[in-house]
Amino acid sequence: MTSDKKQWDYSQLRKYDLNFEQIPRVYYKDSKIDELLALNRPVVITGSNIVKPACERWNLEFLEDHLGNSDHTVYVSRNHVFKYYDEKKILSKSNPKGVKFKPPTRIVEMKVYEFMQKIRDWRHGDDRIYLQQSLNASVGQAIAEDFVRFDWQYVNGKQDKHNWGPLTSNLLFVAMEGNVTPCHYDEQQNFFAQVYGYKRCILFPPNQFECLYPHPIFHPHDRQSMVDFEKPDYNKFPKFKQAKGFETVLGPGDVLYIPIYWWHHVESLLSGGPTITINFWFKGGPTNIEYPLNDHQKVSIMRNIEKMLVEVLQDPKEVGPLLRTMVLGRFT
Ligand SMILES: CCC[C@@H](CC(=O)O)C(=O)C(=O)O
Ligand SMILES: [Zn+2]
Repeated sequence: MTSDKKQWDYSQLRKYDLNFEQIPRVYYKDSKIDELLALNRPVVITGSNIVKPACERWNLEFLEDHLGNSDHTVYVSRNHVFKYYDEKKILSKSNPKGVKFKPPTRIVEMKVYEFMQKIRDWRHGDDRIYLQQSLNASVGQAIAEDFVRFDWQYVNGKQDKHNWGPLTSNLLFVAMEGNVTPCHYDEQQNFFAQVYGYKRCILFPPNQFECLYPHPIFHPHDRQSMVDFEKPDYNKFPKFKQAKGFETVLGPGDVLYIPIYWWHHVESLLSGGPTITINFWFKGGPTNIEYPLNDHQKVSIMRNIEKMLVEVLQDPKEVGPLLRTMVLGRFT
């Protein structure tokens, strides 16, 4: 569990031209947790036993010994950025509606000992790697035993109380220090549980959609921000200047609630060593329509309109002109 004494310093955080408020840290038994979950507001849940069995003994050696001998999904990047892309949206013979696109990372299936060896042998300038693998039946017995002993009563209690949908997956993340997952949103509720090492998370609410400029839906980088936080292009993305973020640094035992549709950027601290995280992704629950609609419902509506327009116009380049014709001077 994170002790009160800070185990990191600000020199380990990458510098961005952004201001941040702190995400509240609340003890897991405090009723404030449910107040924030009910409002779809982020909160760091502290002192819980959600992944305590993992915090007690998972490190890279333990994972090497017990993650099992099946292949694991590892992303490889020429730099420290691991920007997600949907392979199904890349132009191919089987997908003529796809987009011409050069993937920024490649996916390699490798055994856990290969992954760990590459981590140990890594030298400055080498490709970086990031293991991102669903925790499934292929894991070794020790991992399975720990997984069963997570505080599922607490997790399922929150899922039920806040009408989340079914748990879709628990992904295991093993990152190198300095790895970055750039800003994006997911259409799932997320308990993001830090097991080993320290991760900095920067979040933005769904209503900052216009400051974060997501790629078009048909693009492989759908749901990912087009803004490069390290070198923002303020000519192309002028409203990024107005983005107001929330941030926190997670240590072992901390669980960050990342609300559905909230933007998040995640980095393993510089010179902080490797990190291990487990997420709990839940489908969003049934949304009762109450007016005024909340922000993430509006994002969902925008997504549906964009999908329909691309479908019906066929040419994505016609979406902008049609929307401008429809809106300018009439709804603005
Ligand atoms: C592929 C997902 C990566 C993860 C962030 C990170 O730990 O690098 C995240 O974005 C999430 O759990 O939603
Ligand atoms: Zn995410």
